[in-house]
Amino acid sequence: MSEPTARKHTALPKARILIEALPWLTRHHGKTVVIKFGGNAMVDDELKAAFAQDVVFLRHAGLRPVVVHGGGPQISAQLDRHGLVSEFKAGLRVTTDDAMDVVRMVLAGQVQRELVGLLNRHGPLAVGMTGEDAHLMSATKHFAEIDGEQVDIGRVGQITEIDTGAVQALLDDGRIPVVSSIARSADDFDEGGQVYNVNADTAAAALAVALGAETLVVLTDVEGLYADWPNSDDVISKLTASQLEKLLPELASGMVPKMEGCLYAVRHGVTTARVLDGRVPHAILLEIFTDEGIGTMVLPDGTVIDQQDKGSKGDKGHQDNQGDKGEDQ
Ligand SMILES: Nc1ncnc2c1ncn2[C@@H]1O[C@H](COP(=O)(O)OP(=O)(O)O)[C@@H](O)[C@H]1O
Ligand SMILES: CC(=O)N[C@@H](CCC(=O)OP(=O)(O)O)C(=O)O
Repeated sequence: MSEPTARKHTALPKARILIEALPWLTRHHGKTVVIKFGGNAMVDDELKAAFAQDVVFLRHAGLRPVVVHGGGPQISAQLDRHGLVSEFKAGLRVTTDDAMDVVRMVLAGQVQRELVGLLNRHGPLAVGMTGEDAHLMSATKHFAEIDGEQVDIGRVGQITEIDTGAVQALLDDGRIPVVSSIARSADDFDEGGQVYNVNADTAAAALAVALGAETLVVLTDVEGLYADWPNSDDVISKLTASQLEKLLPELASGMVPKMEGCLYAVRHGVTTARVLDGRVPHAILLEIFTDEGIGTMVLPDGTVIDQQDKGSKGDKGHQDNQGDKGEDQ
């Protein structure tokens, strides 16, 4: 007689986890979420497989996930094999014509293919594309600004236009678009039909805005935005657009395009931008479907926080940098 009772009790914690997800499922249902998977977060096969499970889970939970992937370390390794050096200026790769061929090959032919394969283990869901496909991303040449000077960094692009038609069609069809951050010049005659290397954080933010996404999630290889990097590992759990804008000049290396992208996103209609630790298995599910806020959340100015706000939980080691009470409703 005691057996059924014992079973009931052991099942309870699992049921609680599902029930905890209920308000978040309701809130995010039907919403578009753009997920940037950074090259540095793609550290091992188990994590990549867990990432794919999370994205497929989002899709089956009724969200509309779009993946934009990076691949900086993978490009650097391939350039090295070709005897080409990797040089970065203002956080962007100096991209010669020879390097551009390698960038395109690695992003579209290697990293994107691998992610599409992992997602499609779960069904015929993922479709890979680059910004070149169906005019998704048009760009013009980008010059890096260093000490007030415009510096030529080769075939690096700045997105000028996004045509979301193909991505929307895929989402409407229940697919998961997987996008490589390569763009083509808008005017083939003037610019010789160049393809450009676009930073993947910048591309993800621009796509999130163009799609009217609710959320931009950026997965990287740190816990979030550190308040005083590299001196301390206090993570800023949440901050407003204005607070982030003030911090931007102090940021370094890969965090610059990431946080600029988050700022651009929340200033142009995306409800929240989150930087998460891609080394934590299932970081996306934890962030989106549980009360356990992780990483850094950027909110638009002047929004109102409710009791469910994850950032306000003040996880150990996290620093609440929120001035006004904001929430992403
Ligand atoms: N304030 C900061 N907080 C966290 N990381 C920072 C900060 N400033 C610089 N970084 C660096 O930025 C890196 C993340 O950017 P990046 O290497 O481009 O990653 P990804 O491949 O995910 O785009 C971190 O590993 C860290 O070395
Ligand atoms: C212009 C520029 O820097 N492009 C990046 C594109 C890949 C990228 O952004 O990858 P992560 O997200 O892994 O850093 C590069 O060539 O490394």
